[in-house]
Amino acid sequence: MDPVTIFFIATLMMLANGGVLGLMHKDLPLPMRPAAASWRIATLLFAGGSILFAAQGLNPPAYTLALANALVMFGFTGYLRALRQFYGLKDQLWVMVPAALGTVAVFWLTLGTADVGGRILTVSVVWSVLMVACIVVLVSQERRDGARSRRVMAGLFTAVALFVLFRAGYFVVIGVNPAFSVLGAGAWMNIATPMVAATLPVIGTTAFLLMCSERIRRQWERAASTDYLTGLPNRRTLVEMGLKRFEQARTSAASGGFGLAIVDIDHFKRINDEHGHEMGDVALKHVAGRLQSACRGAELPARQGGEEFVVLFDNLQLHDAPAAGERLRQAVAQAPFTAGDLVLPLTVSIGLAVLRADDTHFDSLLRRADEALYVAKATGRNRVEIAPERAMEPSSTGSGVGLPA
Ligand SMILES: Nc1nc2c(ncn2[C@@H]2O[C@H](COP(=O)(O)OP(=O)(O)OP(=O)(O)O)[C@@H](O)[C@H]2O)c(=O)[nH]1
Repeated sequence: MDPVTIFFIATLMMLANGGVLGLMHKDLPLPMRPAAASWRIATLLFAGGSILFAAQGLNPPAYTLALANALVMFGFTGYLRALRQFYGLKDQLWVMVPAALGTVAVFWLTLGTADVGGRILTVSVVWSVLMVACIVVLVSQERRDGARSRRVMAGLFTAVALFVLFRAGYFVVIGVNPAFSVLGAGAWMNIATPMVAATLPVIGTTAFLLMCSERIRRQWERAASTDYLTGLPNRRTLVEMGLKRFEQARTSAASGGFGLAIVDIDHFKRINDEHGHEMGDVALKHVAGRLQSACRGAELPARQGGEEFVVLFDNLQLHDAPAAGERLRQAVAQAPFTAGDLVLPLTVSIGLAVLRADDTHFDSLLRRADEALYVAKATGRNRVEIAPERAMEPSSTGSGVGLPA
C-alpha cells in the first residue's frame, strides 16, 4: 500500500472515530463532556493533518505541508488537554506552547529555509514533549485510578513516543535528502509513520471511551455502596460486609471474634428543630468524621440511616467491648460540633453486641445491639451498653457516664 492510500484510509478511520465520540457526547455524564469534546477536536485536527499529507501528491502550495504538521501538533495538544480535563487538572496555557512554537518553526523551516531535516526534528521534538506530558498525566493517576483502560492509554502513548524517537534517530543517522517527501513510496518509514500516528486517533479514541465507561461504572458502584451525605459506606455495604465478617467469624477457628456497635446521636431532632435541617446534615457529617477517625485497622463505620451509624469490629472479644465502645463515644463527646459561632456539644448512645454461639444470623447480632442501644438511651444517653453475654441475662456491663437525658 502506498502512503497516499494509507493517509487516506487513516483519515477516514479518524473521522469515523471522532464521529462516534460526537454521537456519544450527550450520553456521557456532564463532567466528562469537556474532555470528550477536546478529544474529538484533537481527532479532527489529526484527520485534517492526515488529509493534507495525503494531498501532497497533488502538489498543493508549500504552506499546506507546514499546515498539516501544525494540525497534527495541535492534535497532540488536544489529547493532552483532554487527558488533563478528564482527571480534573486545571487548564494551563503552557499546554499550547510546544505546538505554537513548533508551528512557527515548521512554517519557517518549510517556507523560509526549506530545511527538511530541521522540520522533521522540530516535529519529533514537539510530538515527544506532548506525548511525554500525556504519559506523565496518565501515570500520575495510578494511585487514584487503577483502571486498565488508563494503562492501555499510557501504553499506547509510550509506543507512539518510542516510534517517534526512533524515527527522529533514523533520519539523523541516514540523513535527509532535500528532495524528501512524506509520500516517498520507496521509504518504509514513510509507510510506517501514518500507520503509527493513526493509532492515537483510532485505537486511542476507543481507549478514551473505555476510560469514560470504566469511570462511569466505578461512580455507579461507589454511589450504590456509599452514603451520599457522609461518604461512609451505606446500609447496603454494611449488610454485605457484616454478613461476610459474621460468616468468617462463625466458621473460622482462627477468628478472633466479631462484634458491632450501633451508634445513635442523642437528641438529634433538637438540632434540626433549633438550627435547621441543613445544619443537621452538617452535624451528621461531623459525627461520621469523628467515628471514622476513631476506627482502627479493619473496623468499618457505616451509616445505617437517619442519625444512626453502625461500626463493625474485627477480632472483638466481650472483655474488650466496653473499651471499644468508649473509644467511639469519647471521639464524638470530646469534639463539639462547631459551625461559625455555633458550638454544639454532641453525644451518642451506643449499643454493642459481640458474637455469641447462639447468634445464627447477622440480624440477631444487630437486634441484640439495638436492644442494648435502647437500654443506653433509656438509662441516660451518652453511654455505652454491651449486650448480655448469655440470652436472658440482664445487662450489667454498661459503661455509661450517666449524663442526664
Ligand atoms: N438533618 C437531617 N436529619 C435527619 C436525617 N435523617 C434523619 N434525621 C432526623 O433525625 C431526627 C431523629 O429524631 P429521633 O428519632 O426523635 O431521635 P433523637 O432526637 O435523636 O432522640 P434520641 O435518639 O431519643 O436521643 C429526626 O428529626 C429526623 O428528621 C438526615 O439525613 N438529615
